[in-house]
Amino acid sequence: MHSTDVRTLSASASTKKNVLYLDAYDSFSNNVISMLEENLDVKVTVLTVDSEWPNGDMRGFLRGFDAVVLGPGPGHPECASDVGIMNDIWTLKGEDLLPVLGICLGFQSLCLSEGLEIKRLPCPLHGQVHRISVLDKDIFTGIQDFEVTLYHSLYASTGCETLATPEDLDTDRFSESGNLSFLAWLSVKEADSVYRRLPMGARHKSKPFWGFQFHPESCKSDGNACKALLRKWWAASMEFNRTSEHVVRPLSKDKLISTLQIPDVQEILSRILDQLTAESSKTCFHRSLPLHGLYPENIFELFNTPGSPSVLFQSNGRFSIMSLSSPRTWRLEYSVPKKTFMIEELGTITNTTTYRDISLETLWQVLKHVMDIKKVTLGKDSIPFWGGFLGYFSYEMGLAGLSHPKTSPVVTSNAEDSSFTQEDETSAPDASLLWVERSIVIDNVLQTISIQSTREVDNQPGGWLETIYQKIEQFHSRTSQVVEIGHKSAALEQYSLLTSAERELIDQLLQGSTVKIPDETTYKSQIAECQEELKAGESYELCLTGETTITLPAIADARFRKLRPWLIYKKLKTYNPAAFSAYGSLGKVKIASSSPECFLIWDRTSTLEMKPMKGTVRKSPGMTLEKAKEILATTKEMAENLMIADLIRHDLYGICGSGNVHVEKLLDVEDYGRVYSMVTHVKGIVDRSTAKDSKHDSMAAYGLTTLQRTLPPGSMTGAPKERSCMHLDRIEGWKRGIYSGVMGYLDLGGSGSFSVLIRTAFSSSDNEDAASAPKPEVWRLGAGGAVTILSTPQGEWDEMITKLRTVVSIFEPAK
Ligand SMILES: C=C(O[C@@H]1C=C(C(=O)O)C=C[C@H]1O)C(=O)O
Ligand SMILES: NC(=O)CC[C@H](N)C(=O)O
Repeated sequence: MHSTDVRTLSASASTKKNVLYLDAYDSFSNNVISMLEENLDVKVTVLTVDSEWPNGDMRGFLRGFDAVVLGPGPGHPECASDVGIMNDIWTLKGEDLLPVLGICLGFQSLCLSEGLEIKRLPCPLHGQVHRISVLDKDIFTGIQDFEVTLYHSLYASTGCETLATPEDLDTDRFSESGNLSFLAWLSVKEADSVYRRLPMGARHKSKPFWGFQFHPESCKSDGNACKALLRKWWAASMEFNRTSEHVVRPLSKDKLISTLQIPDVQEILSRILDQLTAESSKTCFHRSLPLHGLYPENIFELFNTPGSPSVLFQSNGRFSIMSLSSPRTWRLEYSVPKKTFMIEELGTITNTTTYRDISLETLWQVLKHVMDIKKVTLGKDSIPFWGGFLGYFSYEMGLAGLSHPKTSPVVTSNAEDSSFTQEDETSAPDASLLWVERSIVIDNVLQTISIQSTREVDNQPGGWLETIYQKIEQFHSRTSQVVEIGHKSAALEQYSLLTSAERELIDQLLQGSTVKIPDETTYKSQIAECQEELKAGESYELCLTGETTITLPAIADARFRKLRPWLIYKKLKTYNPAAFSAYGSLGKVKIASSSPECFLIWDRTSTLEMKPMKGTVRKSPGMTLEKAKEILATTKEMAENLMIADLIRHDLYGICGSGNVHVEKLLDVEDYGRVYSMVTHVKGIVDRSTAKDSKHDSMAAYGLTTLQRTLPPGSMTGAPKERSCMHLDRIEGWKRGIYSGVMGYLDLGGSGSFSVLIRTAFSSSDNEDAASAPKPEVWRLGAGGAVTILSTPQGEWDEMITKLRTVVSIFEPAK
């Protein structure tokens, strides 16, 4: 059992009515809460289903509320740990009775408590939109049949649900069972002349209990009908309270606020603030010049020696952001299994300090403090990065931040062997960030180069900014001189992304590499395992992935060994350009990424944006955007994306609060180079005036809190996120590491941008140990896709291979 942790989504306390929401760890809970707060004049208080009743006194606690909503969730209503304290609600009687609305799992729990059998559907309905038939009764009075989104594998059996003709469905012949009256139905055709009639809405005949099997909060449910229905439920509930003995006495606020443990971050913070970042000022000094057709990579090569700690990150197809070293450059790493926080100073002598037994919460607190205290207030407005951190967070970092990291009841069988706890020498750190005071940002749209530094001395006449400016100008004039004296093609060749000499070199350096892709039979059996969990109601969608390893030959010459990862990146960028191409060299980790997927972008004032991608079509010969749209307009593909769209809305509502999240684009098909993908675009606005923790009300802190609460990316897990992660961890049995994590920047001006690390290869082979002979270098890359109940083993295998091919082909020498 969890100790009581009560939270609220809306920040404003007032005379509003109070609703208690019992959260069964669904990834749509915040959507339900926002729907309640946006449409009824209520304030919602949340209690997770595995909580104890505050002070062990349910009756006393419930007296503080006008109504209770039991949310949706994974699992089965018969499983005590899935529904937890929902079960207690059905024991209420007499003056303790208060209005209750059960949604999906909550509805099934109501039906179960009234003696109905909960059965499995022959084919679960996840993310599917259907029109339900409603009776003109009770809270459905005056409401016409309407479309709703469904997310269920189980249903409440009325004992007479199989029918021969659909006509039977429209009668209200079967509208009662024991104490329940059924108010809405869905007929699903199962075979010729076999229809199943599923109850979609019910109310208790003598108690103020209602329930919906559908999800009124989904962005594809008929919003107007669902709002009208909700208001009718609320009116009926208030009428009940007016005439009943249930007296609401609002709880004192103090009782609700659990104490936040502030970890001891002082030692690490003073090291960072007093020493490592002491020379970074509040201004980002800059110089700009035109790009003149150069590639960002050409400029990166001018200032970064191969293998030195550096990052090049292209954000959203527009800005290429690169780190440049400075006298006080340093970087940090955090390891989840080891609980270590490492700081490495990168001056002339590398100096490393490791802090042990550091919690994940401490890492986030340190980052928020550093970003706040070192905030930069002046810089070139059009440039989204003025300095700060560049780097990544792993998938396991996200797993460790979930509510039940590895101790969830669903993974008791092999929790100890969970891949999440494994650690070996090829493991990459879970967070790796490079502190960047000096940077170059290229605006690929305006075709400008901005040289930037937060170090005041760099701005002096003849200082670093001028020196770099001149070097780029000289580089420009070298390029254009060659062009003028008539060797145009040679010049362009020299400064193209991958020169022919480099092409030859990388081919040589890749000779003899071996590739090990996932085993087809195993992968297909994993798809079947995923579908078993979907049928059991444990998940609505599982993003299954497999690992491919590429072993590259050992290279004796250190120069070439250090150059190879960069050439791999350049080759990847050449053949697979993507909106979030990225290169990273951070300690032993090298990353070459061609991610098309935006995870999270936030600006310096108030906007957070997420763009989950789901649904992929290969650009085979003859494939067009129009055809891809047709292919992706199927129930299967739209359901896949919709589930993640609703999950992302929930994630953003958790940060922005009710009324502040909007779907800008739903299920849009776009061109992503080698594939067409379906994307959804969700925006949230934060209201900084209501920040609960006034110490951290900056956009940087909001962005970091959003990362902290929304990792790992929902598009890489499935929904509900937490339960899906637990099953994937068991089924996949490998540590995803950097794949499925996120990469990007934390800007000292307040903004941030992170991509989802897909179509990405990385290596954490430590190859720089001078004492030992050079070893082969292992690169890892993952690929996968969302498994739903409508997936086929062959279809999913093909999709995984299509995605894998976009990156693995880079490692194959030309001949
Ligand atoms: C799992 C991958 O991609 C994820 C799954 C997608 C899908 O199921 O269509 C699309 C983009 C990503 O969110 C991958 O590329 O390896
Ligand atoms: N969305 C839900 O609440 C799902 C309830 C239950 N786990 C089912 O699959 O039927």
